[in-house]
Amino acid sequence: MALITTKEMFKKAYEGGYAIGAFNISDLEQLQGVLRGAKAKNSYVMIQASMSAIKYAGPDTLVAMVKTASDEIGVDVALHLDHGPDMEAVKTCIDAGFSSVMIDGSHYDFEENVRVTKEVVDYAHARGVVVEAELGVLAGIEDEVSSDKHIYTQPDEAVEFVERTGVDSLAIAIGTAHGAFKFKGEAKLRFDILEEIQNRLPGFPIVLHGASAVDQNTIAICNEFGGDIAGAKGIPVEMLRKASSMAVCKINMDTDLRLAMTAAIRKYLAENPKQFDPRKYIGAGRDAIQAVVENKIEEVLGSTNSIN
Ligand SMILES: O=C(CO)COP(=O)(O)O
Ligand SMILES: O=C[C@H](O)COP(=O)(O)O
Ligand SMILES: [Zn+2]
Ligand SMILES: [Zn+2]
Repeated sequence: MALITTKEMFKKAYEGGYAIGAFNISDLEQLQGVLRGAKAKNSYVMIQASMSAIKYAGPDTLVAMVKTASDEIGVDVALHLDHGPDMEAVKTCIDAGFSSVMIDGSHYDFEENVRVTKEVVDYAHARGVVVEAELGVLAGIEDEVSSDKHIYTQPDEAVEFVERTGVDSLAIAIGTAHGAFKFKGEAKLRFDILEEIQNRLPGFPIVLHGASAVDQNTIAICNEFGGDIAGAKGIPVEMLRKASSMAVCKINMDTDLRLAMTAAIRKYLAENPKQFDPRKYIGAGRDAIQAVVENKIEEVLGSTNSIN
């Protein structure tokens, strides 16, 4: 088993009309939950870490942990830097052994985004690492990048951006948002923009960030066992399925895993007040993450049996 790039998995996903789940982790049990879910469904997945997750775990610890768990569980996986802010972050991750990086220049103007992305692509490709970039701005708080409104990706700009940078995949803004509070009213995604980009960049892998569904039953369990999460709302599953069947080859989910782990741990501790072995309650969180990942693979991404 080894850390792999996204080249083959995205090609198969594009051709097969499904998407690969990219799940954020920052600790061992989240990692094991995701990889066990992938193994159970014989599916490709990506493990991704934000800058704050990398600071939390340590870049070398993360790489060693992902490699070892991939070996032990028996599933190949890509390890990806999520929302890399600059060249320094990218270099740290590539030098540590990540197989994929994101450079998020979406908060720059177009020309500067092209410039920083191209610089990263040159560095990464020379080392056999693939690169994701971002064009357009998602609503909500991003890691070290914040925005309070959507700026949808312009298809013309997407075409020019991909041609000039040589990037391997592109995250676009069509109405998704990071975090647990995505919509106040009706959920709306601009599938017309996705369709135009797909038509003008045939075969090119598109990435959807901010794609957690925010399961209301999970929120209810959090709140029943001492949590206080009100008004959370995610992307409807049908919309994610539709995106997976189109040019979207990678779907990012972090919030859904956080909610599932929190609900399971809150429930376990409330129901087992005498228990103080962390393996018991964190283990309940790990099982909950595995269940969510299996459900996403089966019901949202369509990537079951993508590994042959
Ligand atoms: O896009 C993400 C990480 O890059 C995560 O999105 P969610 O907050 O919707 O899980
Ligand atoms: O896109 C953002 C991710 O959900 C990462 O969040 P984080 O910076 O809290 O790890
Ligand atoms: Zn961004
Ligand atoms: Zn994101």
